[in-house]
Amino acid sequence: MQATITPSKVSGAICIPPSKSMAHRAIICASLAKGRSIIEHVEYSKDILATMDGMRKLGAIITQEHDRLIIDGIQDFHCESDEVFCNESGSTLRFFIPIFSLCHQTLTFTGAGRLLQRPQKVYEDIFHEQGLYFSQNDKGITIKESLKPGEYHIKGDISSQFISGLLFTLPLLSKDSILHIEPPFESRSYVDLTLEMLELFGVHVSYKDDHTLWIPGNQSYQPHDYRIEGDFSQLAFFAVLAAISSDLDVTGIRHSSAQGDKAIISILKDFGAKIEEIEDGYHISKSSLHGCVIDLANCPDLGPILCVLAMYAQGETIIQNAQRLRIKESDRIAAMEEELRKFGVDIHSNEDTIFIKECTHPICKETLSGHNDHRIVMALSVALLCSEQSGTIEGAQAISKSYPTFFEDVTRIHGKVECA
Ligand SMILES: O=C(O)C1=C[C@@H](OP(=O)(O)O)[C@@H](O)[C@H](O)C1
Ligand SMILES: C=C(OP(=O)(O)O)C(=O)O
Repeated sequence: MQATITPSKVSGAICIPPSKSMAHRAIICASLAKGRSIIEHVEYSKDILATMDGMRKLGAIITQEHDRLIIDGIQDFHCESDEVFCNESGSTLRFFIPIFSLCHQTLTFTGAGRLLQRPQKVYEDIFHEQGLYFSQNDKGITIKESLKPGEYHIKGDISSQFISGLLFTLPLLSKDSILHIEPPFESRSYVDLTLEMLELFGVHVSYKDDHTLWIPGNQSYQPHDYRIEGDFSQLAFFAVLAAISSDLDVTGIRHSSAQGDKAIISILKDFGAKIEEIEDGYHISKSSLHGCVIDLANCPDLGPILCVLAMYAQGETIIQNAQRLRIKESDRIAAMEEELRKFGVDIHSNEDTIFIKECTHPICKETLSGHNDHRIVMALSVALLCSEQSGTIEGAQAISKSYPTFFEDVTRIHGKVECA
């Protein structure tokens, strides 16, 4: 799909979709609880469908009623198939590997796009240290046996998804476990989201200190009804659009949310944006913006849209601790460099830092590529809406990984988009 986007003055209110991160976690916890849970306000993005399909293979009965899921959790660990397809979802794959290990079956995890090229060595090392089978080839990752309770050492700067995957699983083992996280501990906020969800489903894990998690064994998940809160990672696209271009209300969030991407609000304020809290969201005004230094360690998914914010902010912006952007659905640093240069932006990077200067007359002269990455497509859409000339993004269908109705929502606030 191609999306042709014409610079537009957006207006009105946008209700942002439910959090993908919270939805993965709620569906997994509900599926692991013996009994019925009702999960409300679910968006059926491709990533969430992959998690639902996997949990069904594990024996959860998941009934879809509009945006609500009725989940009858599993009775015991058995996977009805020897292949578990995770599509392009890193969260699904990395949450599933330890959980599905409890089936004690030969299982192969397969995926699409760049999924199997993203790092999995953290699990490979753990399985091998425990003397368990773990093998990866072009087709997928195969495991055979169950993880054991005990002491785990895990690098903190590759992906927090490995930590979350272990946190879903270790409480179910027959003995206690301890997880030592080697600093720097990045994306910590996502681990906290996992702990929040575990607690709601009756599973207790605690920090012994800043880098050590204590996980009592012999626990069980309890059914729980839960409504998914709004997604700050998706809010970021509209919040940046409003601050650059024209006022918007962005609603549908929980002000007390623990999502790390809530940082978009303080980042925008640092750039000079005028933001007012309203009942379930923010009123964001078009503002005069200036460049800043941003630390991305705890909010990597904001990377692409912050590059766009930077091109519309006076002076220079420096985005630090961005190295994990290189191991997402695309190399998000290389992708943003390549695409923003088509607007005439002065952008360059080293391994973990991005430097971006204001672009005074952004005009996109070539077709843009979405790099098969939803966050790149959405960020480029905002860049075009705020620019001086229309442009086209190839591969715009990538949005369906996390936000299938993104272009409808842009149209609803009077953004001009034509999809073909
Ligand atoms: O746990 C999660 O829900 C996620 C964790 C983050 O990944 P890393 O921990 O790999 O940075 C984030 O980028 C991803 O989109 C979702
Ligand atoms: C990186 C992302 O997700 P995942 O790691 O789950 O594929 C994302 O949504 O930007």
